[in-house]
Amino acid sequence: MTMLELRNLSLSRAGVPVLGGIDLRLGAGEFVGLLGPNGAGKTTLLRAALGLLPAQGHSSLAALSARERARAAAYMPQGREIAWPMPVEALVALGRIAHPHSAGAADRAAIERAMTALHLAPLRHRRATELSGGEQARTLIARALAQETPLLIADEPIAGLDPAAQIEVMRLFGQIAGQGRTVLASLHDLGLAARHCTRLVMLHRGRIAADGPPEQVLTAENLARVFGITAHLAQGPDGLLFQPLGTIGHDESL
Ligand SMILES: Nc1ncnc2c1ncn2[C@@H]1O[C@H](COP(=O)(O)OP(=O)(O)OP(=O)(O)O)[C@@H](O)[C@H]1O
Repeated sequence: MTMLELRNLSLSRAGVPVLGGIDLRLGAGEFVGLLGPNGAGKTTLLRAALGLLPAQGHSSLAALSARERARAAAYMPQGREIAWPMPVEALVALGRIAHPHSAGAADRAAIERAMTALHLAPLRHRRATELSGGEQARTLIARALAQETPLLIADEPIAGLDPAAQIEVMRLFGQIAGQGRTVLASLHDLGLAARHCTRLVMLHRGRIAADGPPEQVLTAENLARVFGITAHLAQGPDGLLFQPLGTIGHDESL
């Protein structure tokens, strides 16, 4: 079952090509890590896929009405600003807004499941604006989870989380994929991506440079060409192990 299909998606900003000819098909049960250096186009790709940025080409999500899209995909944006001083519980409940009976028993259960998964129960009555950065991030992940959509799109969801919370969120996304749903998350932590994602998509200057299982994408050659780094790569008991070692000069001809 296809959860997201992008065909020849291209986009320019201020006259400069930012995405070029993106073809991507995500199936059920995949936890896809979207990788790439700063400015590679990760946020642009996620927003164009959601129809939040006009682009050329086709996105199966952008073609839906706003309501259909909110039932098909949840989105955790990169920006973490929380504008209203509402209680954590009320903010998580906003994830249910596209559901027809957004204050019913099923909605309450979904909100509780999401809050439990992100360990937010002790914070439920706190004002979201008064939380730490990591607590706010967990609240926004919970809001997206509460939407209980087949597809979850998250832009750098683990940035700013402590190591335990990072591992827990990656495990949670893996479990969601294990239930037959799909997660697409942009990530800068290549080690956690290698360990937890079922598939990696590496962007380089707005194009897909590599797409496949972690060991096929995180190769010494791709890491040098796209990220300008050397790394130690090894097969561990639970998947690929990655440790960055150093930087190498970017060769524009590569
Ligand atoms: N509003 C805009 N106007 C012009 N250029 C933009 C605009 N937004 C983004 N860009 C450019 O598009 C390119 C891709 O940006 P994008 O935010 O998608 O990268 P990213 O891979 O998410 O980076 P990061 O890892 O730093 O978050 C960058 O070169 C950026 O400067």
